Amino acid sequence: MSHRYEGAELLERVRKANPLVHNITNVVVTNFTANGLLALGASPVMAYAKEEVAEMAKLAGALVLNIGTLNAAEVEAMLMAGRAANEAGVPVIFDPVGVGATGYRTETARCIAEQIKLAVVRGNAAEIANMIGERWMIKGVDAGQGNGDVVALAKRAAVELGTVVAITGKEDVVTDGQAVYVVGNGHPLLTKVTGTGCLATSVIGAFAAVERDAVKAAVAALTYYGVAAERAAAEAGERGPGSFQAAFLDALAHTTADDVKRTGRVEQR
Ligand SMILES: Nc1ncnc2c1ncn2[C@@H]1O[C@H](COP(=O)(O)OP(=O)(O)OP(=O)(O)O)[C@@H](O)[C@H]1O
Ligand SMILES: Cc1ncsc1CCO
Ligand SMILES: [Mg+2]
Repeated sequence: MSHRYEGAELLERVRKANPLVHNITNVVVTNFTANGLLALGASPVMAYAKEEVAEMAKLAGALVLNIGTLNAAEVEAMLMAGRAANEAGVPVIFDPVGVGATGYRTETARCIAEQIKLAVVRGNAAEIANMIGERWMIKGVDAGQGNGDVVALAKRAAVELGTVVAITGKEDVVTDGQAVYVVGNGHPLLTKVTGTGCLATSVIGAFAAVERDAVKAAVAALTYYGVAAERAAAEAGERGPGSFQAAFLDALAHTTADDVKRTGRVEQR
C-alpha cells in the first residue's frame, strides 16, 4: 500500500517535469494519445520519418512504440528510434497491438523485443500471451480466465522478455517477474473508446521518463489512469462513450495526487 503514496508523488513529478514523450504509434489513436498526454501534463510528439526518429528519440524523456497500424517503413523507423533511445538511456515502452492476430504482427513484435531493450511492455492478456508464444482467447479475455492466471502469465512474460510487463484489463497486473502489483481502478467504459490501451501505454511512458524503476512507473501510471476513468464515468458515464471520452480527457487533467492517494487501489501479490 506504500505504493499508493509513491504513485501520487510520481504524478506530481510528471507534471513538474512535463516530459517529452516521443510516440511512434498507430493512425487510429494518434490525436487521442497526444491530447491525453497533454491533459496529464506531459509533452507529446509524434515523429515517424527515418530521417529524424533517432534524433527525436534522444531528445525525449521516453519513447513509445506501438504497432497498431504497422508497415515496413514504420517498423524500420521504430528500430532506429529504439536503438537511439537505448544508446541515450531513454526508456522505451512497447505496445504490441494485435500480436497473435497475424504472423506479421507477431514476428515484428518479437523482433522489436529482441533488438531493443524495453523498459515496459504493455498489452492486454491476449497480446502478452502471444508475445511469448502462448495461446489465449483473443476475444472474451475475461471469460473463464481467473486473475490468478493473468498474474502467472505476466510473470512468465516478464521473465521471458526480460522487461517489466503490464497486462491491462478489469484489473491491471504489473510485474518484473518477481514483485507483482495489481491495480483495481478503472471502468468498463474504457473498453468502449478506441485507444484507451494505447494511451495507457503512452502515459506509462510519461511516468517512466521521471522514474527509472519501471515497476513503480507503470503502477503509478495505471493507478492514476484508472482513478481518472472512474471520475470521468461518474461525470459523464450515463451519456455514453462519446461524452465519456471527453470527460476522461478532462479527468486526466484534473485528477490530483491527492485523488490518487484517496481512491487508488493497489495491491501487492
Ligand atoms: N472491464 C474493465 N473494467 C475496468 N477497466 C478496464 C476493463 N477493461 C479494461 N480496462 C481498462 O482499460 C484500459 C485499457 O486497457 P485494455 O486492456 O482494454 O487495452 P487494449 O486492449 O490495449 O485497448 P485498445 O487496443 O483499444 O487501446 C486500462 O486502463 C484498463 O485498466
Ligand atoms: C482499432 C485499431 N486498429 C488498429 S490499431 C487500433 C486502435 C486500438 O489499438
Ligand atoms: Mg491495445
